[in-house]
Amino acid sequence: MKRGKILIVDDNEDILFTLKMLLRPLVESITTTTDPRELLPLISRTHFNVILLDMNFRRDAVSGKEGFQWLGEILRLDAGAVVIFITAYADTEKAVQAIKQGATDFIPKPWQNEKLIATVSSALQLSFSRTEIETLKQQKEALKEQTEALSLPAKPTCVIGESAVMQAIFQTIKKFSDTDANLLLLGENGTGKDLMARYVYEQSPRKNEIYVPIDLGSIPDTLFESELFGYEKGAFTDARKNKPGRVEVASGGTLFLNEIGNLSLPLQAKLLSVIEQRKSSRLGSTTSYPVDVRLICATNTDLYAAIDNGQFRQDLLYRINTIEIRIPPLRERGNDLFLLAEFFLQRYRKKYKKELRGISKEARKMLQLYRWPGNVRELEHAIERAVILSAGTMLTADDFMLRSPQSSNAIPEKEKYNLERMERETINEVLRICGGNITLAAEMLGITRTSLYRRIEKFGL
Ligand SMILES: Nc1ncnc2c1ncn2[C@@H]1O[C@H](COP(=O)(O)OP(=O)(O)OP(=O)(O)O)[C@@H](O)[C@H]1O
Repeated sequence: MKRGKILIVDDNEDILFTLKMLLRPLVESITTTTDPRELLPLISRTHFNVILLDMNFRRDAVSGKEGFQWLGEILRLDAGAVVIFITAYADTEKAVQAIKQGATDFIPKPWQNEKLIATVSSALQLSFSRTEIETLKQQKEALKEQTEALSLPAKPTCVIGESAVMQAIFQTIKKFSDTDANLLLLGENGTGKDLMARYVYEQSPRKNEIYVPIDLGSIPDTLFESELFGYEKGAFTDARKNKPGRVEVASGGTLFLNEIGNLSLPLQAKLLSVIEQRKSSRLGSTTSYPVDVRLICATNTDLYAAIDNGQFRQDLLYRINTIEIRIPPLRERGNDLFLLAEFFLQRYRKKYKKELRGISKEARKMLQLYRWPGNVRELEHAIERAVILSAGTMLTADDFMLRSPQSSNAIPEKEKYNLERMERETINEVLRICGGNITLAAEMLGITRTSLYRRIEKFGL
């Protein structure tokens, strides 16, 4: 596959024509001009991998001064430009001087075709390597940002959960931990999808490679495409330099796409083709780069309903959900509520230097009855606030400022009366109230123990 763009600047039309014919098989495109004043506008719009530049433009000029001046201008605009000088007056002195000033190589006129092709080919390779280095630098930057954000030295991600549903999730993760299978995490806001994605990555064969998270919910629609796939200089008004996309930066590693439900249909089509063909290209370029990423996606939207409404592509869903895990809301995790509450209490007791021993019985009851629409995130904030407000040695019900039961009922209108959801939640709540006693719970629900067991299994409670 032909890659790269060449720009040739020479005042002789015949030379331009011959070079174009000779070099055409090597690259994706060749631009030519006889006027060196067009050089700068051209390179500020497009990234050329190699620039072939005549040394003398004015008739009878032999000093090469003009060439050196243009070389300086080019390098000022793009320090990584790969420039090869062409001149009819080949002498080693000028060649050495050109290279000292930043040119990559030197072609004397008349040239030998094979030699010319070899010189241009290795200049192209040099340009590709510089692009790769640029991508690696960006990867390093991304890693640095993450390291700082997490104030590493990083501890392994700790996902708390001893309930049967969470244990079943850990089992599933263990089963596919030595594969690269794409994973889809579903769950309400704050259930821990982000945390789980990182946990899965840390267990995966790619744990020593880069992890690139991208929150599609926080990027304006107009920037999705350039963020994900990158762009070449000149692809749009603000594209002043080449920029690799997150997909490219994540190559070799793991890409976490949070809020995948926010992706527009045209971008879903593009992502699908990237996954299927395992290659992508930056905006403004037809050159593709190989894509080797393990994809983890997450969303709180019901993708199946979105497919029915024509808002999400079914074929994309089947590509991203090789493994699908639904992270249950906190209210369905039984005693995990208290494990998490203790965990956050430890964290914030230390942070705010409070002599707190635990959570009072009455406060625990209140936490248990609350629906936690914001899930673990809401619990974490509630504990932090309570720690700050507390005056005694135990967190009391008064230290918590939970939302009223009405406002905590964050079930969307269309799901409110869904029988299956109501059944699952009722069973879950009764089990909690009965402290897991099946006989008592079956009695309260008015069903037999066997049918309660059947439902527990069905709902994974
Ligand atoms: N099982 C868990 N153990 C410990 N901490 C947890 C657990 N689940 C969630 N958290 C913490 O709760 C907070 C919210 O979790 P996270 O951001 O992963 O949720 P999310 O589902 O990705 O949310 P959103 O849908 O809003 O993106 C984070 O601070 C996370 O560390």
